[in-house]
Amino acid sequence: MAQIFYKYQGTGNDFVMIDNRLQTFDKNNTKQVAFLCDRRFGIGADGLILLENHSDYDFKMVYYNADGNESTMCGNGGRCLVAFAKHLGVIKDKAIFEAIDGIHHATIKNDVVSLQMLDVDSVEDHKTHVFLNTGSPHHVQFEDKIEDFDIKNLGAKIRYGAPYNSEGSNVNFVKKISDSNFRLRTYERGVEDETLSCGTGATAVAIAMHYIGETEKNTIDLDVEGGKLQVSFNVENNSYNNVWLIGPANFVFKGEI
Ligand SMILES: N[C@H](CCC[C@H](N)C(=O)O)C(=O)O
Repeated sequence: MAQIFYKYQGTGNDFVMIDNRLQTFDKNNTKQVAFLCDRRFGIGADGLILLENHSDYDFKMVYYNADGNESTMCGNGGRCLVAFAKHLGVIKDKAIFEAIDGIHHATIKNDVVSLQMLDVDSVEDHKTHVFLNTGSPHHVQFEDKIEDFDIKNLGAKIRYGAPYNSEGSNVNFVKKISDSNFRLRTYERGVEDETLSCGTGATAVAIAMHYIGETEKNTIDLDVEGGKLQVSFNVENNSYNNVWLIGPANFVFKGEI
C-alpha cells in the first residue's frame, strides 16, 4: 500500500513529515528513514518527523535526524509539525504537544508558528565558547568571517571532539550585528553538515548572547542562511523561561511512495 509523505520547511531546515496516527510507520527501520532523507536516492530532508496521537495532548512528535537515528528536540521541526497538524485538521490555531524534551505550547497565524521552548536553567560560559541545551545540545562560538569559513570541517572537528565525542553537539557560529540582531550558521549533529537553519540553535545563540552580556535585549532577531527567526525569553536570576521561537513554517509538497 502506498505511503503518503509530506515535505515542510522552516527557514530552509526541511523535513519529511508523516501522519503516523494509525502507527503504520516502521520506527525501527533506521535505513528507511535515512533513505527517505537522502537528497539523491530519496525524498531529501534534514530530518523526518512523525505526528502521532496522544491521550492527553493534541499530538506527539517523534523526530529523526537525516542519519536515520531518533534524536533530541528539533525547534524548526516542531514549528513545521504545528503547521502540518493544522493542515490535517488536528488543531486550529494553537497546539499543546509532547516531544522528547517535554510538553510544548504553540500558536500558528498564517504561516508563522510561535513555539514555546523548554526553560534553560544551565548555561556554561567557557570564554572561548558557550554550551547549553535548548532541547538539543548546542556549542556556541563567535566567528568573524561568518560569511566565508570552512564550517563543515571546523564544525565536524568540534562536534566529534572532546568533550562531546560520540554523543556530539550541534555547533553554532555567531556574529553580532546589533544588540537585537545576530547572524548564525549551524553545523548540525546527525545531519553532519551545515543546515540552512537550526531552531534550537537560534534559541541557544539568543540565550547565550544574553548570558555572556553581549545583549540586554530579551527579544532577539536571528539571521540564518535560510531566512529569519526571532527568539524571546524572560530571565530570572540566570534562569531563562517563557522562551519562544518564532518564524515561518511552509508546506512544500505531498507525495506517495
Ligand atoms: N540535529 C539536532 C536535532 C535537530 C535540531 C534542529 N533541526 C532544530 O531546528 O532545532 C540534534 O541531533 O541535536
